[in-house]
Amino acid sequence: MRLPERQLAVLEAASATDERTIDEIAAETGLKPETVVGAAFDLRDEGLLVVGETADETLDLTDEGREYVDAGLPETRLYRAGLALDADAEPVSMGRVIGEADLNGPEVDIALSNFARKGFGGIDSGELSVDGDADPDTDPEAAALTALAAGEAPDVDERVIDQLDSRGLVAVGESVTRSVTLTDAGVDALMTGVEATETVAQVTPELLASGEWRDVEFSEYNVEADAPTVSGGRKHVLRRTADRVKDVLVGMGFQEMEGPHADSDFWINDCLFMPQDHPARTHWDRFALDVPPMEEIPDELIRRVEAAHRDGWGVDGDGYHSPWSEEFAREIALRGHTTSLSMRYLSGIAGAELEPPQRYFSVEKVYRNDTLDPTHLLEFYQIEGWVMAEDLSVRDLMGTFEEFYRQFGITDIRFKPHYNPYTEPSFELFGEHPETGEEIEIGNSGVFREEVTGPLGVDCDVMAWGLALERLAMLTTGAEDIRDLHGTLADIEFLRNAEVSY
Ligand SMILES: N[C@@H](Cc1ccccc1)C(=O)O
Repeated sequence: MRLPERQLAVLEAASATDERTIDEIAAETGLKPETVVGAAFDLRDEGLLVVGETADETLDLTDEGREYVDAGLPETRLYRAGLALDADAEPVSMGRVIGEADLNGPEVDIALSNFARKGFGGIDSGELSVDGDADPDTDPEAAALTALAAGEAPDVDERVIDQLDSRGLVAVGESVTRSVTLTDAGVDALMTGVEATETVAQVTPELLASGEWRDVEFSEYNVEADAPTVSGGRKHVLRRTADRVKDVLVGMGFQEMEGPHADSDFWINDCLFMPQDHPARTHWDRFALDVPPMEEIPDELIRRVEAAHRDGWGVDGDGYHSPWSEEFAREIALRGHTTSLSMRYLSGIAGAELEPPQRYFSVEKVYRNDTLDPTHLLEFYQIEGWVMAEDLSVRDLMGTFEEFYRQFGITDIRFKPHYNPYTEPSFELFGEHPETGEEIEIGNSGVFREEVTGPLGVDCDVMAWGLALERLAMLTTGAEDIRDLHGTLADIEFLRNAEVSY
């Protein structure tokens, strides 16, 4: 029998004992483990040996875990510092203990939560007391880290490992060990003698030129060999959705707007007839920036907007009669919506004075101090748009949305009457999530009030909207949690495979 050199080496090494691991054979033959695996599979196909697999859990320290092996767990350092300051006799101010323990940045929160969890003591009204009887020296989490650092298997409960895993201090993985055993045919082959043939893995110009290729034996491709998964680069789901949105809107005759992410409250809110004491304008919702106020706002425009707020504009209303401060209007914040861009364009300061009909849009980032949940992010993209024309009605608004969403295969948009200080009438838009069947809010819209258009010098109708790009992506990809799409919790697998359907 003839076998390629490598296979023969592996077969011989495997004959030494009943069962040998790939690593043992690799060490003995000097071949790379992946070469041994390849040869082993070839020999298996020839019926000369069998390949077995066992999976084992692996446990490794993370960088953070390794750091605490030397420095001590943050909660233990907090405990020791508390003890040093006599906090078992009388509570001590938290600031002092944290300083004494030399805890910085995220370590502080880590220390506090684990300190309480491990019963090291209590925290009350900014003061820390330690339980003198607690004993961090017997802490199984610390013991497990020390054992791992010494290359030993930790002798602790599975729950301790889970805890360390969820704290990010250890990484739990899996390693597969392959081993081989000769079959009877394999043993027979070795007994009757096997000769090595030289195999060639790659055709070279020399082999071709000399004609030698005719006589050599080529090694076979092993399509079962382990190989790393290669994921090609691809455009992010949101970017693809945004590009598609732009194409659709340009196709519907819209032009693109651009403008600053950090803008004055004047453009973000005052132009929109948002009263200065509106809850959305407080620090709860707004990311204020500590930078000098905006100087370059046309003075005449400021006076007109102020007049609308104080006394009203047009026939219907008579303003808010509440305080209005120019200083506040000039303050800078991250925009909570891109309607600030619509205001800039409608006022004419972003370009030429506009004559109807006009259509504008943007697909840009906005910032809100919201609470993160499956449908809310602190930063997201808004599809802003407006149409300026002589006579607009609610039908035009609904028709535009129906035409827009139809291009994404969404044909069941619902409208719900709504209130915005700047539009009348106003409508929220809802769409049905393809996976959960839930109605999710996808946008907000309306026809600008005279108090908005009047001061900007626009004397025809303007209908406008802000739609959430992420929500549209949820409807087109079936993503159930917006946090899968972007941000620190993004689901990379989902992003690699998701199809943007339309
Ligand atoms: N600015 C609104 C959207 C909107 C824009 C224009 C008109 C009406 C509504 C929002 O962020 O929800």
